Amino acid sequence: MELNQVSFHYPSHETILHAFSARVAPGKIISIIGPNGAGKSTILKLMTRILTPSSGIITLGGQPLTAFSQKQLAQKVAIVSQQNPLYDEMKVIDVVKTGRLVYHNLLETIPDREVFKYLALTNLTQLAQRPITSLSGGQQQRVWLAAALAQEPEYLLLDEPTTYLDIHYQQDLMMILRQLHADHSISIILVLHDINQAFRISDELWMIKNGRLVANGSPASCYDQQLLADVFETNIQIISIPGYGRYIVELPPKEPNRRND
Ligand SMILES: Nc1ncnc2c1ncn2[C@@H]1O[C@H](COP(=O)(O)OP(=O)(O)OP(=O)(O)O)[C@@H](O)[C@H]1O
Repeated sequence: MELNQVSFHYPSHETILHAFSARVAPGKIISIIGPNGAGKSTILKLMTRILTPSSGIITLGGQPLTAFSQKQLAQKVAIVSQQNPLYDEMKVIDVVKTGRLVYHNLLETIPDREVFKYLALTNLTQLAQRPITSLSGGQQQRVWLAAALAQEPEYLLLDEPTTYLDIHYQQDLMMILRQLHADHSISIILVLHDINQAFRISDELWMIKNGRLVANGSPASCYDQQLLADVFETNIQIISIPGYGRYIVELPPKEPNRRND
């Protein structure tokens, strides 16, 4: 997928994304990082055609996104957003089946066995018959991931997928993503606020500020204290922990007369 000089603004609003160009090489894990309001979610919405560029073009396999029908596009690109629809009393298994609707016409005709592997992959088998509304925020997040996986996309877009997850399940999710990537060479594009997680899981980082790509490249090339401090407008230190590698630490402003230093 390629974004070529893509700009975006809402009608009668100022420009949110400025001539953004980047390429998602097949089978890569890419994280988009940057401060609140930088335009990260907007990029994901443009990549799934939820939004349309004001100028510039997005192509998939050389074809403009506009050349695909909604169903064709959904077979290639799936998104798990921050806001997901809530189907009141719908059972978890049926919500996951909604992802299969890109290959079927009716939910009722989709056999249960078609979604077993996605339930298992996201550790939801035991919860399959529960109404989705009875699940915790983190469990619901996994249901949306399972539904997106059921689309069997080539590109999986995840907007802050770890927000509701405890530390343990955050690590589980990262393992699921690595496994998907290794087994199916699926391309994964993540918006992550945890920059250490982004640096650890990604092949490539896109650093966004004020709707502009300020840096991109391998995590190794982005361990740049000054660059990170400029992007996030905060005091950043990069520390090394023997056996674990480098960690990015955001330091609060120095407190005068602080004890125990
Ligand atoms: N419907 C809308 N109408 C007008 N402006 C909008 C709308 N949705 C988002 N914006 C603005 O677009 C800009 C980019 O928003 P976006 O959600 O892409 O940022 P983000 O980098 O994902 O932020 P966050 O980290 O806070 O989720 C923000 O300034 C936001 O206020």
